[in-house]
Amino acid sequence: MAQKRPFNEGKRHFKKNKKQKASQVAEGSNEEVLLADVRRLLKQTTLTDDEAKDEKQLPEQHSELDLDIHSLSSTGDGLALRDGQVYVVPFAAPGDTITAKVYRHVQEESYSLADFVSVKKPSPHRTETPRCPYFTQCSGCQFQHLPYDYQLAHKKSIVEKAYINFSGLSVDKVPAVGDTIGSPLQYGYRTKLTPHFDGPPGGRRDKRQGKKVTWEDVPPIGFMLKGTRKTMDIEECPIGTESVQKGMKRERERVRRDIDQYQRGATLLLRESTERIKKERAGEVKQDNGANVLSGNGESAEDVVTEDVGEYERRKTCITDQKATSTEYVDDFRFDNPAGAFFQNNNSILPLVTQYIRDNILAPPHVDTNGNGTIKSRIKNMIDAYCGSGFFTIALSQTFSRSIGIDIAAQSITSARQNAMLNNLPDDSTQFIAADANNLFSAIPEGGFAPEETVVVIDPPRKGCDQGFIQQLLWYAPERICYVSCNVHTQARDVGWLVDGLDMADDEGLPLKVKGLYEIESLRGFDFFPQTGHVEGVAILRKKKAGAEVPEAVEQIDALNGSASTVEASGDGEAPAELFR
Ligand SMILES: C[S@@+](CC[C@H](N)C(=O)[O-])C[C@H]1O[C@@H](n2cnc3c(N)ncnc32)[C@H](O)[C@@H]1O
Repeated sequence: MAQKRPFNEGKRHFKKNKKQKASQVAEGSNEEVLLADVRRLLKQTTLTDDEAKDEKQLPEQHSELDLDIHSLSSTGDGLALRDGQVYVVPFAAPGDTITAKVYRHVQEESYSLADFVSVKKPSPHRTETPRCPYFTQCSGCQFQHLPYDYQLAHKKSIVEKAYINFSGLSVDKVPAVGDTIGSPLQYGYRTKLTPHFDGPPGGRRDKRQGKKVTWEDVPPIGFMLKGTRKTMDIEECPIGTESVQKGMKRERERVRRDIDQYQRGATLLLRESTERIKKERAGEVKQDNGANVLSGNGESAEDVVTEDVGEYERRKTCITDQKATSTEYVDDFRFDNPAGAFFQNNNSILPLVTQYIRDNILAPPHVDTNGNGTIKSRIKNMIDAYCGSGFFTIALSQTFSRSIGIDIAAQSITSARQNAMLNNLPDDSTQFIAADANNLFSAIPEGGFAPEETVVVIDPPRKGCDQGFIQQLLWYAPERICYVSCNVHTQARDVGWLVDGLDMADDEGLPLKVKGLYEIESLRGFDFFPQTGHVEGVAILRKKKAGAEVPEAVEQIDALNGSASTVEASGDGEAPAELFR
């Protein structure tokens, strides 16, 4: 059971910026999330006041020590508490006794970072045999030693802790978090991987001197060695789909062969692409060598992975050119994208996500109190903020009469429009606009999107939404909001604002208080990335009912004299002009 790992010599992550104080960490960053868990665990320390005052005797850097693992952090690391100091060690399980090698003390926050060395006494939870030979070295996966049910339960606790630590909401405003929805595939699910290799050590200097870069050897091609900035050589990655794994093998061989053509390090793209062919046509579209006629990518037969899905055969290949078009099918919808552009990475779970949203996005039907029968939801429209190439707009289009997708990336909007056409969605029902989400509501065409008939879907990048966007959303006041997020910590912060309001600055830098309008109907995680510490959060919010349904006012506080002036909110979604220039 004991697994030895080499000592890392590369530079460490978590290297503190000289100007950055301990308390100044990016919102929703790994470091901030870890810190919240460390502080929580430290509260359980039983040090006496005298002991706490004493200078702590911490183990020397690079020394080994044995630790009893107490719990897992939301960053996927094991946490141990010893002599008033928390030790953070990857690849551990609660209940393990492990040997770890300390490499950094963060004294001001009473925690230390350590490498995993070996298991001394295994936890009863440690029941799985990792499928990857690089597990405990590669930074990609954290949980291959833990059973899947345990991973899902842990991810539920990540969502719970995110709302406790980052939403700022009182417990009565946060509903019980639902069980995490698991991924149908727990290995072989990732449709995109991006292994990389570093340039030769003298490469930059050689280049400046106009010399051709010389490679003494082929560099390691793979992913980051855990806790360092060094790349480790990885021959295969079992979380990649079969076609991506084949592509990885091919690309590694190609780079090894052509290494002298590279002047520096590079990131390789491995993106699965699927062709769906009616079974009765499947025989026609193979060339003599087995290559696909439809894609024109010229793959050989052994590069193609075929799957039998109902009346179709699906042929999966791996694309390595960023600009080539990759195709994915989700439910019965087809999505084409430039292979290097964003698209969700785990196709197996996407139909569960879209179905969950379809089932929950509309207000549940209710019986009217006059006994006139069941009243259906009055919602007709969807606005998909941060829509990318139109995944949610298109996959949910049949639930709404009109949908509009908005994204800052013009290229994604071009793809979204093409995808709408590919899926036969008429222009008058499905539109896409290239705009910053911060100007979202001024970009919406006049008429037809009454807030009480509209839901807004939000799926922002990891950093979450800007305050300006949340302010606009509160002004617009849609009936319901579905917030999908790859970072439940920034999601919790943003949802906290939607519920309790936020204090921000207006255009002139004066303090502006915007009132919250929503209550959380449901919260749960989806396991987009099995074996890793990541969880995707889906929060459904509804507008508070009578009395608190619309914001009565937004208070604009005059910072100079401390008196508050109020700007009336119309409540019909129209923001006062002076706040939205
Ligand atoms: C996590 S992706 C979601 C994409 C899409 N919902 C999907 O599932 O494929 C986040 C998207 O937000 C977009 N984005 C980032 N900042 C934005 C902004 N300020 N306004 C509008 N879109 C933005 C990015 O271009 C990206 O497409």
